[in-house]
Amino acid sequence: MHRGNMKCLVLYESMFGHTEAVARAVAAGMSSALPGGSLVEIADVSARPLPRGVGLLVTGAPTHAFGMSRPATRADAARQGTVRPGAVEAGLREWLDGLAGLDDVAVAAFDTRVAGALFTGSAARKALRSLHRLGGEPVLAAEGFLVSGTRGPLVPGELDRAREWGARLARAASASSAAAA
Ligand SMILES: Cc1cc2nc3c(=O)[nH]c(=O)nc-3n(C[C@H](O)[C@H](O)[C@H](O)COP(=O)(O)O)c2cc1C
Repeated sequence: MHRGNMKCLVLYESMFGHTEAVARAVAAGMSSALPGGSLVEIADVSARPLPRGVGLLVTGAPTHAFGMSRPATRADAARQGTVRPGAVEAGLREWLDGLAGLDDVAVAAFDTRVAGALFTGSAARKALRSLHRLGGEPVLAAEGFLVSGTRGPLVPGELDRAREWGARLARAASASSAAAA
């Protein structure tokens, strides 16, 4: 496989906007570290099916009930505060369920979760498992970014950490494509 000039997609789900903010920081970090000619797109999980030609797919989602959201947990979020338009209707779990396969696609996943909780669970670990099962090749371990409560805000420093993670991810994906080329 060759991923010299990679087409990348950061696909996110977000109720209150924090996972979206992390997704934008991850995408910025990726853009800063990818070879020229690469393309980093960012899309909401409600937007569309997987576009053709994506070499690196990164998913981001809020952790709900220790894993990926379900319609009931998204409805619960909407009862707790103002959520983004369309957020209740579409989730990463359903988006992944609709995917046919991911052969020859590098994959990674991040989530947001609550800081300081004894046991948070991880939407990203579950998502990465699904991505792998679909044939994707994980580039890095699942990563979590912290919010200080259900409705946020993000813990200070997490957007910087997200940018760094995005850059690390891009370097790892480029290196694995170079090794495979
Ligand atoms: C119904 C519901 C269930 C949640 N369950 C968990 C959980 O199991 N573990 C956790 O760390 N955070 C949990 N949270 C907090 C979310 O992770 C937090 O709202 C999210 O990271 C905020 O990101 P967003 O603004 O992109 O939605 C839950 C939130 C809601 C609304």
